[in-house]
Order: sequence, then C-alpha cells, then structure tokens
Amino acid sequence: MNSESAVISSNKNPGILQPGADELPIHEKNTEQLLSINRKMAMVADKAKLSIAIRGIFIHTTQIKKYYVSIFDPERTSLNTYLFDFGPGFVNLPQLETLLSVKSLKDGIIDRIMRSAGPLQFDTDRLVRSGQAPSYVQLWKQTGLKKVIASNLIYGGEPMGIIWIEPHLMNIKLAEALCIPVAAAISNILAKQKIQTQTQEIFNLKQNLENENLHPPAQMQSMTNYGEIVGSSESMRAVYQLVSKVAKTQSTVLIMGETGTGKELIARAVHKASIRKEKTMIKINCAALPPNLIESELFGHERGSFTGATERRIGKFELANKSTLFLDEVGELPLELQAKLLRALQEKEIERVGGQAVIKIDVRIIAATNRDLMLEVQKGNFRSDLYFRLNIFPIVMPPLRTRKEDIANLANYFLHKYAPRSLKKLPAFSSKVLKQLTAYSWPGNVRELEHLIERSIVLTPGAVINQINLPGISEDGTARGNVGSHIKTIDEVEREHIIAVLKYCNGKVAGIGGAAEVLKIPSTTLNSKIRRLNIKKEHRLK
Ligand SMILES: Nc1ncnc2c1ncn2[C@@H]1O[C@H](COP(=O)(O)OP(=O)(O)OP(=O)(O)O)[C@@H](O)[C@H]1O
Repeated sequence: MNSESAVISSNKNPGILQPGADELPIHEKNTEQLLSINRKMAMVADKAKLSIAIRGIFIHTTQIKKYYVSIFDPERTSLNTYLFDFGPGFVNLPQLETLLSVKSLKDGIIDRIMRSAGPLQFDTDRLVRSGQAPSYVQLWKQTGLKKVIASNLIYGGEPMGIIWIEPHLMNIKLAEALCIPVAAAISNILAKQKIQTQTQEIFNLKQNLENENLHPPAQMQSMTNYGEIVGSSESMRAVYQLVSKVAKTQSTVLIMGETGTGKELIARAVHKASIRKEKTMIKINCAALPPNLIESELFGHERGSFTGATERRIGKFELANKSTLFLDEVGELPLELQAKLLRALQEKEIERVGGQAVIKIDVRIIAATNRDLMLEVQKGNFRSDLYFRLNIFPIVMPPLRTRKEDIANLANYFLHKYAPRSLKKLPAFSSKVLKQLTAYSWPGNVRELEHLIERSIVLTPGAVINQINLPGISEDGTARGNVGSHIKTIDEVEREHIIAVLKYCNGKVAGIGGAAEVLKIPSTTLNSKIRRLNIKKEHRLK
C-alpha cells in the first residue's frame, strides 16, 4: 500500500489523511532508535541544545528535513512558534517564526489536533485547494512542505503545544513516539527558564532593597530608618544625616533645641544605629532630681555612705557600661556635679559615693539641653571645659514653626497613634483644621501637637475633626496677632465656647439636643448671652 492510497478525504475535513494506511510496523530498529532518542533528549538542557538534538535525530535517524514546534500561551488562546528548522534555505527567514504562529485555535486544524488522541497527517495541496487553509498552511506550500504530521505535545497530562513534522519516510506511530521525549525536554527547558527568571527577579528585588537601604529616599528614611521619627523637611533631613554620620562612631553627641522638638527621640535613634544598640540606652534627667541625689544616681553609692543609704546602689554610669548614657537636660546640672561629670568623662572611670574603688567604665555619652549652653557658660552657670567636652558633635533640633511642611504628617501620625487607643474609628482632619495647625507657632513644638491631637480625638464625636482650639488662631486658620502675647478675657473664652457648642448643635439653641441643654443653662440665659456677646446667626452654623 503506498502513501497516496492512505489519503482518505471527506468534504468535512478536506486534506486530512486518516492514519493507518501508510504505517509500517514498529520493528526492532525503531525501538533502538527510540531508546537512543530518549537518551539524547534526557541530556538536553536548553533550547539551542534541543534544536541540535532534534536536528540530529530527525535528519540522521528519520531523514526528516523540516519540522517546527509551537507552544500554547499561558491562557491557551494562541500558539507561538518555539522552534523551527526548515533546512539551510530558510535559516535567514526569521519572519517564518511569526508567520507560523497561530492566533485563532478554532481554524479546523488546531482544534482537530487538540481533540485527537494521536497524530494527524495533513496534505498541504488538498487543504489549499479546499479554500479553507489558514495562512500558515499557505506557508507550508511556499516552503515545500507537501505533507505534515501534527502531534500534540503533552506533558504531565497537560497539552503544551504541537509539533509539526514533514513525514519523510516516517510512519505516524514513530512520530507519536518521538513526541513524548520532545515534550519532556521542552517542558524541562521551560521550567528551568521559569526558575531562572524567578531567581533573577528575587536577585533584582534583593539588590533594590540593598540599594534602598544604602540610599533611602528622604521620606522613607524619616519614616523607617529612624523608626517613629516623622518629618521629611529639609531641616529634619539634615538632622538624619548627622545622626547617620555620628551613630557608628564613639563620639559624644550634644543635642540642642527647644522643648518638645524630639531631642530624646534623636538620642534614641543615635543609640539604635550604633554598635551599642544591643544594650539598653540608660537615661538620666538631670533636672528631675535634687542635687544631693543626682550624684548617687549618676555614680551609685556604697551602703551607709549617707543617711538613708541602706543598700549599695549601682549608678547610671555603671548601668550604662558598654552602652549609651543619655544625660537629659544636662544644662540643669549643679556646678559641683559638673566637675565630677567632667572627671568621669575625661578619666573614663568613676567612684561610687562613699566608696574607695575606682571603677572603669566604657560609656558613650549623649547629652541634651534646651538651654543656650554657651550663654550659660558666659553667665558662669556652666563650666566651659565641660561644655567643650560635650559639644564634640552638636545636633540642633529645628523648632516645629520653622518646618511647617512636617505638621500635617505629624498630625496624621499622632491620629493613627491615638485613635485606636480610644477605641475610635480613625477620624480625619478637616482642611480648615489642617490650615489652623499649620498657622499656629507651636511654642511647645511636637509635644504640644501630640497632646493636642490626643485631646481632639477624645473630644471629637464624629468622623471628622473640624474643631480645634489653638491660642491666637482664628477660625479661618490665620494667625491672630502675636501668639502668646494676647491673654483672652472671660467673655472671649465664653463666646468661643458658645459658638463651638452652637455649631455642634447645628445652630439649635433651645429644646432637646439644643445648645442650652448641652451647656446645662436655661435657653433664655443662653439667648441673652448670645445677644450680649454679639454671636450672629452665621457664627452658629458649621
Ligand atoms: N519628629 C517626631 N516624630 C514623631 N514624634 C515626635 C517627633 N518629635 C517629637 N516627637 C514626640 O514628641 C514628644 C516630645 O519629644 P522628646 O521628648 O523627644 O522631645 P525633647 O526635645 O526631648 O523634649 P524636652 O526638651 O522637653 O525633654 C515625644 O512624645 C516624642 O515622641
């Protein structure tokens, strides 16, 4: 039976040759061939080697001259050419790859192959003559592919693609048998590629992360590297730079700035970024204790060294050994103790009160003050030698009024910090309030802002904070004269309070839910106050 007689064609499926008629029995030679093919395919590690292996097998073993492999896209809606070899005359035709790709799988050929349990053989001329041939079949004709065997490439039970072979001297069973190792090899290569891509992605992400840690953007640095410190203004960025410069050294740091500007936070940031970070930073507030107790607090005392010293006590210097000692409000230290502190810093050793032994200490000092220490030196309140000893690496904290761009971020940060504590849903600031916050001069700096936000969360009934009481700031958010220079009269305070309550009650004076009820005064009294304090209708509404 010759191959021509194998063509059984119907009007329904023109050009499809039914398998069976031109098959030769698989004899021993074929089995040998298959074993060798399997072995070769198992060694293949990449696409180039696969191409060489297939060519070797096809051309030398089965004399196939033309073949190509198409692979489904992940959604299985198109077939893309993965590999093709049409012989020496076609190597310089890269467009073949595109032309052989298939966009619609329901073209009467692909869908049929996908449904078929085994390979199918196609007759190019018949398909073209039928007038229904897709463009890639036209290409078969142009490239001299007279017949094509197409077989599903299945791996792990999943269709991967199709292999198209010019069946020179090949029976269809052998073609089918060939597809199994080819599918396995392609699947291995694709899996390896996927792992390589993922490994590269992970490597890139790690690289990005390392780069970010080395050169963090300003906002990230303010929010993450230094933990709970908020602020990305230029002056705060300058502070972060100083922190990162000094942290890794052993230098004494002197942090200066008004009260509430975050000096302690910065001291903690320096400690946390230093090599001493594993040990707790020890803090002493030099203003919080009477002078006679500070010495014992700093250096410790022996039992019986003074009245009330019933036990030996370890001082902060000893506690801070191998760590950091934060001397807060160092400007308040009495002169006599300044001399003892200076000695401890110079000699790196201390003596407990009432003790004889000299104790070696390895302590890093960070001091903070809201005083102008140079001025205190001039006034004779602070020893100049101690000042110079402490002022090795100064950091000056900017007051909040000079970095207004940080106010909204700080306010939101405190909102997130305190709203959950009062079991409230996170409220938002009205734009009027944000304007007021920005206009205010914040003499108590960040601490004042923090307390105000905490209070406002408690006092705000709704989801929006649209009322905030700031001295010297008018309703529209503009500054009213010099902050702090104006002391409010009782009438002013009363007027503001009544206006606030009227707004809260939507302008209602009397009755249930009216301002008089909230203020617990008769509505007649409230009305007379409204008249006397010149509160107009427009003041009462939000
Ligand atoms: N940049 C900031 N970001 C977030 N919170 C801040 C910031 N600055 C200050 N705070 C908060 O404000 C409060 C006061 O800060 P801190 O105690 O560090 O100020 P200080 O300058 O040491 O004050 P004082 O001189 O009165 O001791 C603290 O609750 C602190 O957490």
